[in-house]
Amino acid sequence: MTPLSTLAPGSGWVKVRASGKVNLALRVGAPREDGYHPLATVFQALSLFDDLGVRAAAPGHYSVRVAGAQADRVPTDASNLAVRAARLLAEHHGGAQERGVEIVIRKTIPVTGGMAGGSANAAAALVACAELWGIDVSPDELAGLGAQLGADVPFSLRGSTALGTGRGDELVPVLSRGSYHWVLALPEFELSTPAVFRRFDALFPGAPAAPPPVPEALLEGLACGDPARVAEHLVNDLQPAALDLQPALGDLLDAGLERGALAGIVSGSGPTCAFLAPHEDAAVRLSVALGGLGLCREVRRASGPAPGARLQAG
Ligand SMILES: C[C@@](CO)(OP(=O)(O)O)[C@H](O)COP(=O)(O)OP(=O)(O)OC[C@H]1O[C@@H](n2ccc(N)nc2=O)[C@H](O)[C@@H]1O
Ligand SMILES: Nc1ncnc2c1ncn2[C@@H]1O[C@H](COP(=O)(O)OP(=O)(O)O)[C@@H](O)[C@H]1O
Repeated sequence: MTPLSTLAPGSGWVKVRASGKVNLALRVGAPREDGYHPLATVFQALSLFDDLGVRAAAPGHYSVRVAGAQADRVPTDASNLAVRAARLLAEHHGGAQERGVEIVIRKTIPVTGGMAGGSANAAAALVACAELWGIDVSPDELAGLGAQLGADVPFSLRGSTALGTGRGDELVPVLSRGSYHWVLALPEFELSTPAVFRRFDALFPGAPAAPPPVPEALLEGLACGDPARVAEHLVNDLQPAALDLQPALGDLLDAGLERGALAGIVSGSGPTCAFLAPHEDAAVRLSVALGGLGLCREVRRASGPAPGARLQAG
């Protein structure tokens, strides 16, 4: 894979790394008037990273290059979330036509995978451009700008483990002890987030206005650092919708459970399936076993919680 150092060599570049995520609980209510669904969700950031570099460009010029296995699935025009993030920050600090930036992204977070890769890039671009342009921006202001770009962006800025309400963008930290070892199975096909929410609406026309609460026992399991307890209480209200759109996900989830996972869950709106293993050795064995089945494009391992978007040296 192309290293970021090839894409963003030498001095003059500011580099930021940001993590993907899994939703340990994703409870969903009926759609609001603005089309968004009220959520109660527990995010955990995972050690699956995208690296982003920025350097100054001529005023009014915003560009992005993307490298990585799925780079061709990421837009490189003004709709790229990192470009939108850079412009938004500039609009709030001096004007988009007064600043400019060249962005490079090395992606390893699956694209349209339910792991918030685009949100990670938006968060990274906010942090990187603030540093590049010498803008003193508070965490609250960054979160507010992030929420304008996508519901998951405030969490991508913050990382670790957090409870999200509202659209998933109103965050409070969650106490989490220990490390959790995940195996991520990446199917060949994609699932679009809006399409999965639409299928949720079709399947559950009587969904309550407020989302159901996240399981108290999940939060207790996290506080104790008990993967078995956490696994028992993983929940994703979007999973039936994802399975309805892609029934093959059912076979993948069964395969992981039969090969040593404590539990398996569709990550966010999918289609990535996330399996929680009891410890690292079990995760290694599970990833090898799942990889040999031919049920998915790729199998990866990651641990959580991981940090939010953060500056990298050099
Ligand atoms: C489902 C979740 C769970 O964490 O993650 P992913 O599976 O996308 O990673 C998120 O809610 C996705 O967040 P994000 O991908 O940032 O969403 P946005 O860009 O703001 O919204 C994309 C679309 O998803 C739907 N959407 C998103 C969030 C929400 N609370 N209600 C919604 O209905 C809307 O149709 C919206 O137009
Ligand atoms: N920098 C980016 N990286 C990934 N996807 C992006 C980016 N900018 C825009 N997108 C678009 O955002 C959508 C969601 O992608 P992504 O964030 O990877 O998945 P998900 O919402 O399932 O976590 C896709 O349609 C993708 O083309």
